[in-house]
Amino acid sequence: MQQFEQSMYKLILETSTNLPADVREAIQGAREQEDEGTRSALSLSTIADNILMAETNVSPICQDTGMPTFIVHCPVGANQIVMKKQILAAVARATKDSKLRPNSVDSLTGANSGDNLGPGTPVIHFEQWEQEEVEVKLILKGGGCENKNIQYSLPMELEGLGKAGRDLDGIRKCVMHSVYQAQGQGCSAGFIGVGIGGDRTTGYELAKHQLFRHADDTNPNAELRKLEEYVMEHANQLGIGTMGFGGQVSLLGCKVGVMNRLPASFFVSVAYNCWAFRRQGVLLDAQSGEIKQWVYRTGDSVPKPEVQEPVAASAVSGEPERREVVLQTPFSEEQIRSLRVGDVVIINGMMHTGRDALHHYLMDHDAPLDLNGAAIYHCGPVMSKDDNGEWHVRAAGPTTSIREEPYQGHIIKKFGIRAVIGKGGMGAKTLAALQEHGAVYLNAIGGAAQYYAKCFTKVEGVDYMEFGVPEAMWHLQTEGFAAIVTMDSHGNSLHAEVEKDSFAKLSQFKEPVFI
Ligand SMILES: O=C(O)C[C@H](O)C(=O)O
Ligand code: SF4
Repeated sequence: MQQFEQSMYKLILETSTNLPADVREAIQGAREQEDEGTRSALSLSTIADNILMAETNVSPICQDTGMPTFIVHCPVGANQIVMKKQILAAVARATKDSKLRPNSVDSLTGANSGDNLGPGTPVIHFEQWEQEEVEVKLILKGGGCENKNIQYSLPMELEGLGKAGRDLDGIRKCVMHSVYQAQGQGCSAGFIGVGIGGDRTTGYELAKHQLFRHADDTNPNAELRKLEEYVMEHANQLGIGTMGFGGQVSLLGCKVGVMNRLPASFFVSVAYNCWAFRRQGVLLDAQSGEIKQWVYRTGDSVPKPEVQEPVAASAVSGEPERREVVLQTPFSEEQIRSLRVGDVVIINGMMHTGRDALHHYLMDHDAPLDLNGAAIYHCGPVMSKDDNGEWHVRAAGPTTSIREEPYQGHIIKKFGIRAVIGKGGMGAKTLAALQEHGAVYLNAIGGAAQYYAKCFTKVEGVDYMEFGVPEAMWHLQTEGFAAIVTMDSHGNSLHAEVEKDSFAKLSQFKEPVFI
């Protein structure tokens, strides 16, 4: 197995930087369904551009490496102890090379291990099989979409859908609800893996395993096939769209598996995966560890899609005319109050990153610099340092903003912040603070980490490195950073609107279908 470690390194690199063909085709299919010029269509164009950039730059598609999860099938006699050591070594090397973000955090102290190794990370499952080769599959499933996983215990009452019983129709309701509750926060349009049965642990495991199925396969179980088809057709009528901007496509794939359960329990577990559905696998020679074959068609095997100018200003039926506003930081209250939901803002100047640790810290500490009129970017980037000690941004898409809801309003007012940039939107408390203080929430395209990294022309400095790379406060010179106003200073929130509309649509699926 001399080549096993190198093969694992290649697998990690491919998974992190080159989205497989079936996923690309699903995204391309969504682009064809969205009306040209809408927010969702433009966002999908940015996503397509980002996928190509990641492939060309051999850099992470999304900055969030997620929880690297390896599933290994090996013949009897294969040395699992050696394989595990080599997988860990390959993970550490890929992290050092900025192909993975350091993502393993001590749950009690918050300390980042720096190399993606630590108790419970990465996840490695071994299973023996009767074939001669070794197969290793890897999924990099990000934290934002992981937070949107959901487990139902039947029978139960579901908001909008009424009673869900212990039958196929009850399962149908759970799956429809799972797409609704994710809204745009898991970087829709997503893929879902559904596990019916098992216990709380194995139900989720079964759900995650469904994500390893090929996007274009057909379920051998006729009942489940019917359910998958139903969900694909109807979940896309919820109108959530790309990033929760509203649109025709909210779901890119649905795979359902079933296992036995206990008489007393009936779980339906849903694993939600963002569009940045990074999973790949290799078949290896069991003697040398050399790669013989990729498990999923590689991304470069599909024709390159046409990429439109992502923020092209255009009037679209159903959406008010889009304004494009170029702004230089720091922003004035007047500039910000003139913005309305739907405007596209192009930012130049200094931007500061800040996410969970920083927001918590700033509640009762001073900021290291003047934030009056500033733009705060909810982002945990992938960074690298060159031989001269200079930092560079390698991947830098937004993180889910709602986690900062308990802090954001206070911090906006305390420091005079005028723009908060993130994804998925924020709640009523932040909306009130935007209105009171004169600030705005800008939604960037989740997962478009290469697209945004290109906008950061220089790293001016960093504070709080002790929080770890993703949580530190990076000060970044910015050029041409485009995002959409989804919450303005006049009390309008696109997120609240889409949630309300999609809830009304969800309620239309209340009547039994599978009886
Ligand atoms: O941790 C991140 O960078 C992003 C996360 O995956 C998210 O979707 O919020
Ligand atoms: S930021 Fe979005 S695309 Fe990236 S891992 Fe999180 S949910 Fe996925």
